[in-house]
Amino acid sequence: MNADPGGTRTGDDVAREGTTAGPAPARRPGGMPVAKTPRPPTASDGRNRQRVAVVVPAKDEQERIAATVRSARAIPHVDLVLVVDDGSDDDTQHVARDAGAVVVRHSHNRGKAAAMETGAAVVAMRDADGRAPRLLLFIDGDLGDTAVNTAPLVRPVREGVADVAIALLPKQKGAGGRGIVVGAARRSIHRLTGWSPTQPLSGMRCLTREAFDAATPLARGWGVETGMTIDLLRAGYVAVEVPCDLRHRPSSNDLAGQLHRAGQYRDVMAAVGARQVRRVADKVGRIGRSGIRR
Ligand SMILES: O=c1ccn([C@@H]2O[C@H](COP(=O)(O)OP(=O)(O)O)[C@@H](O)[C@H]2O)c(=O)[nH]1
Ligand SMILES: O=C(O)[C@@H](COP(=O)(O)O)O[C@H]1O[C@H](CO)[C@@H](O)[C@H](O)[C@H]1O
Repeated sequence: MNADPGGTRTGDDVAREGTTAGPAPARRPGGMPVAKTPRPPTASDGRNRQRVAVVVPAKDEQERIAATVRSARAIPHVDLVLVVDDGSDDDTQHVARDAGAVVVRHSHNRGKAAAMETGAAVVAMRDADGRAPRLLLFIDGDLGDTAVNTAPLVRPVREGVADVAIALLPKQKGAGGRGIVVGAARRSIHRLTGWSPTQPLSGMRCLTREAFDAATPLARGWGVETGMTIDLLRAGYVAVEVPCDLRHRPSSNDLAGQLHRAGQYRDVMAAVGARQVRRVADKVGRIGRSGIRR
């Protein structure tokens, strides 16, 4: 297993690099990694015209979604902001539409991962024939005016340095976490891939369509980020963590915050458990196949 726990500078914005559980990623002469996703053909004038779709899974975000959508529309190369209203009880869908988003809605709440899958499917329907599929930039609905600060996630993916770029958030005022879920997710990712991400639960991530497809079906609910990182690295995709100056609504230490963390822990462990079982099954399958050949 290749363990390259990062530290490599891959550009001004890129802080830490995750590599694969298999062979080390290809590198350019300067030492920068090269994404596994093939580069899309450049336009006849040689310019990179690859577009980006922002996908926002949103449940009861009417207070912040308008600011988030307006801010996301200002990210360079973004030509589609899609809000997936995940069965909100409030007016999220109308507020988002009025702010300029394309909105689709789940008739009932299906969880963040399902909203992400719906969003990616709708973007695919709107990708133009004969043009490179849009990059997918997933962001949470509660970023408000800071959503535009996810822009640095686009560059490493658009330039072919990484297949997925994950936001590193600054410390959030009022956050009540003790690092329990974060630590469990980080250790699990490390065990299964050799990489130890700084913020394994960070939901703000830009990735290629190919990488997204390789990571589906997504792990359910709050396990989605942990499962996605494991699946991508094990399939040979390159991940980087990029500092982004974002503010979101952090969970505090109250009962709601602790219940949220309990749900996160449950979903992260379910995602990891499924991947551990898969790894064992793959190993057994490989041993079985080599036995038959002999
Ligand atoms: O069932 C759900 C729960 C949450 N979300 C959205 O997923 C994102 C992340 O949720 P939240 O901010 O509550 O979680 P955190 O990132 O603080 O753990 C937000 O845009 C939510 O509106 C969703 O689409 N469906
Ligand atoms: O709910 C929280 O406070 C933590 C999870 O709880 P722990 O800090 O692991 O006890 O998760 C949040 O904070 C992380 C950053 O530390 C973010 O990456 C997560 O998206 C956010 O849910």
